[in-house]
Amino acid sequence: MPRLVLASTSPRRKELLEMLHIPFTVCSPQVDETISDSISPANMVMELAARKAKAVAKHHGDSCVVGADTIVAIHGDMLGKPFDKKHAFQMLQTLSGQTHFVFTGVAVFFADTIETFYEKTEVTFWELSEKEIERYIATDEPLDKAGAYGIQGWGSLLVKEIHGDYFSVVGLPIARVARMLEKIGFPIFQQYE
Ligand SMILES: Cc1cn([C@H]2C[C@H](O)[C@@H](COP(=O)(O)OP(=O)(O)OP(=O)(O)O)O2)c(=O)[nH]c1=O
Repeated sequence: MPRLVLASTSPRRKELLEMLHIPFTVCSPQVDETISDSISPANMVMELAARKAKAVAKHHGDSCVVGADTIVAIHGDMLGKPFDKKHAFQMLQTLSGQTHFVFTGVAVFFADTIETFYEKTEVTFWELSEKEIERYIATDEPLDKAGAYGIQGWGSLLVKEIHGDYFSVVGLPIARVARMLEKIGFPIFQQYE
């Protein structure tokens, strides 16, 4: 069986991939994330996931490499990670009381071919006061996360409704990743038999 490599610096993605209960290594992807503004959110996350997987595959030729990218889309805007606390405040004000979409793209590079897919999850926030936003930012949770929140942490208190894959919001739609790995020859489900 080929080796599995996660092309990511995200501790959340590592924790989620551990849910497969198969061994893997982690490698940081060095990529230029510059991308056209006019691309759709779905194509953007798949393209960036593919860049990450390919960058790591260059050094791990015989392995199967998984890359991912997550972005928040609201009213035609795309929110990545905030630059600083002021930017995080603006993002959380935009999300307050509104419904947005979290797109996560996944790319699996194996045997010189790349397969990509994306998952779209709908998330609705409670109305947030300025004080609540300030308190949340003071936790330091928002800075390394798309849309300036983490649904798996204190950010769970901001969320009124979610439709779709929770794990995709956290950074990796693990059930679909498992199915894709099965498809390309990694036995994931037979370990339960
Ligand atoms: C919306 C949301 C995002 N996030 C995180 C997932 C991703 O780690 C991050 C989005 O940034 P990404 O650029 O997708 O990923 P990353 O830079 O953290 O890691 P890498 O590129 O090395 O794989 O936001 C959460 O942890 N919880 C959430 O609720």
